[in-house]
Amino acid sequence: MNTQGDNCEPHRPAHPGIFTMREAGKSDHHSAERCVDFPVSVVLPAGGTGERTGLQTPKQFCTFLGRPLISYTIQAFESVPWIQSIVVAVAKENMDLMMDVIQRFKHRKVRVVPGGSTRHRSICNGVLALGEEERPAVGRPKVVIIHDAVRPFVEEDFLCKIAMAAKEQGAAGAIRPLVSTVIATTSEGYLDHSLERAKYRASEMPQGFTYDVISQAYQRCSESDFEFGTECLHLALQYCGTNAKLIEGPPTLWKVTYKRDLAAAESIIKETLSRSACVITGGLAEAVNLADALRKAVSALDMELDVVPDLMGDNARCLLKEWNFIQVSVSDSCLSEVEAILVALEAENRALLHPVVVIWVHFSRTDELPVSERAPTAIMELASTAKHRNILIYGIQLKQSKHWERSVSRVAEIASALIRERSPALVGQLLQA
Ligand SMILES: Nc1ccn([C@@H]2O[C@H](COP(=O)(O)OP(=O)(O)OP(=O)(O)O)[C@@H](O)[C@H]2O)c(=O)n1
Ligand SMILES: O=C(CO)[C@H](O)[C@H](O)COP(=O)(O)O
Repeated sequence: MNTQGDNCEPHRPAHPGIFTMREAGKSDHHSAERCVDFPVSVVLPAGGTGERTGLQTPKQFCTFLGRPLISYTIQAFESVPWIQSIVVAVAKENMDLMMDVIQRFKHRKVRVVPGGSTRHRSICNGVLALGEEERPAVGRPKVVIIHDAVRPFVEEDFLCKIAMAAKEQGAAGAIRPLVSTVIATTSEGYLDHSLERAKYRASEMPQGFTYDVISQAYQRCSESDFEFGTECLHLALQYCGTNAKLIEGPPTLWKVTYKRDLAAAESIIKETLSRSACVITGGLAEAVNLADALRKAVSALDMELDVVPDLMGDNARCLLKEWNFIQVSVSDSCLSEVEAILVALEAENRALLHPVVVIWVHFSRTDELPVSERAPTAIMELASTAKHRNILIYGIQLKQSKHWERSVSRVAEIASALIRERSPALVGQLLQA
């Protein structure tokens, strides 16, 4: 990430933008596909300057793990099959930056329109663009989902609920319980009155509207709404008489607003990428034993390992769902096994959206040299090349000894730390367990 800050919420994240539930193999995807059988498009307002972060770069373009925040949000929507198109409203001065993001991360469903001087004006531009869709395959949507570009953790299931409720009610929005009590102040800065917290909710995003409701609301609303308004649901109520259905969403819908939120978002993304790894053993008994011991050791670190002899046949599924690979090599084996993983990852274009970690664990018997003399240089060279392709290679050496259990748990701790941190600075290092 290109900024500093403290972490917050240790919440298990929602993850679109990280990987889809379908990829993870535990999708409710088909039921969502069945329930949303009408055209849905999305408007992402991304035209703000992010003044409250205090940074030069607008927060939607701040990068984590080499990828801007807005790309995570776009990916969250793009991976939902029933979403037909996404309009992103971007300030004119950031148009080129946005086009570059679309190209680099191969976003397919996105169209960019100019943002406005306020959030409502940016959203309005997006809604208008949906009415002027030129691509014949993409008709006017039945439902429009509006979502801040700076809320990257939104899941398909929740989008489905919003889209369905919007179709039925005309409008729907995410809410959360209030964290603090809301009070009204006098102009002199004294307490006027406080609201009964249990009666109120924080309005979050996403929100959904039928196209007719949201386009009419924007046609009818006043200059003052455009200038000072903060709530699309309110426009639907005031100008179309539509009472929105409110649905409680998960805490991860929170909006990146301050600098510390950028650090929190990065930590959520890293945490999500670090839940599991695939261990490749080559099938050798010693490597398999070590992999099994590692599997036990990392489970205490809240990580799961899938142990496979190779990445062929059925095992190739690991290439499609895993972000972390551990190659266990025994004795005199060299880095060719790691090279083979790189080739397979490249063939799948796996590292396009997130850096993939590959750890070479080299095990040597008591009577052998730890690794060949050339190994430290070889791994550094391989890692430097792979880094340009968004693959982070690290090495760990392990020697058979009477302290075997202690060494195995050291390997587990180092591997888990490397996977969680994904530090580009440590690539190519051959660490001792
Ligand atoms: N003229 C504007 C202002 C805001 N937004 C977008 O509305 C979302 C939520 O707004 P907010 O968090 O207030 O973003 P900023 O206005 O950028 O932040 P700040 O108020 O700190 O300047 C963001 O995705 C932001 O880019 C927009 O599209 N056009
Ligand atoms: O939650 C929202 C609407 O319900 C918006 O995200 C919020 O209004 C954005 O406002 P601001 O620009 O003041 O952060």
